Amino acid sequence: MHNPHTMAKAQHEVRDVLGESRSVITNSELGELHYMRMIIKEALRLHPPGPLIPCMAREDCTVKGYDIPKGTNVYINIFAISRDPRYWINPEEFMPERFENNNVNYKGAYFQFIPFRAGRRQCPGIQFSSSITEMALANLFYHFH
Ligand code: HEM
Repeated sequence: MHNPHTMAKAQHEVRDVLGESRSVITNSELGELHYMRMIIKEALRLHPPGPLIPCMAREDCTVKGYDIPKGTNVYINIFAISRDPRYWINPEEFMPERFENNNVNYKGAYFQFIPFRAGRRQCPGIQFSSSITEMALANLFYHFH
């Protein structure tokens, strides 16, 4: 709603792909909604629901030259990572198009974008939450202005 141009583009996409006069949109029809997926990524980048992830070092270790003794509390600052100008152009701007023509996704292989964390303790709800978000948003874009 803060980005009317983005909203209009997403509405066109969902209405083009799904046609006229539909009552409900189902999960199996979401695959073609590429722009909507970019919007979801961009929202997760700027507003990660879990911005700070607390962890504790299980053993003495060194990370980027910093000695971290066993038992130290450390935080993964997902919020800061996803707005880091070293990895993102105009990081404070809402720009879903930044995900166009690249493979950057939130499945844990791109460390600049980890709203669901990465590695062994990554969120097991990724697929579930993605489906629900896509379904809700597609229905809203389709039926409302
Ligand atoms: C947009 C939606 C969601 C986001 C951004 C998200 C993000 C995360 C993050 C960052 C973690 C790691 C937390 C940590 O290490 O302390 C996590 C863990 C977890 N999430 Fe999600 N989550 C989402 C939705 C869901 C849903 C829908 C479910 C279940 C249906 C779920 C279940 C879990 C569970 C069980 C863990 C703990 C995994 C573990 O510690 O091994 N999440 N989530």
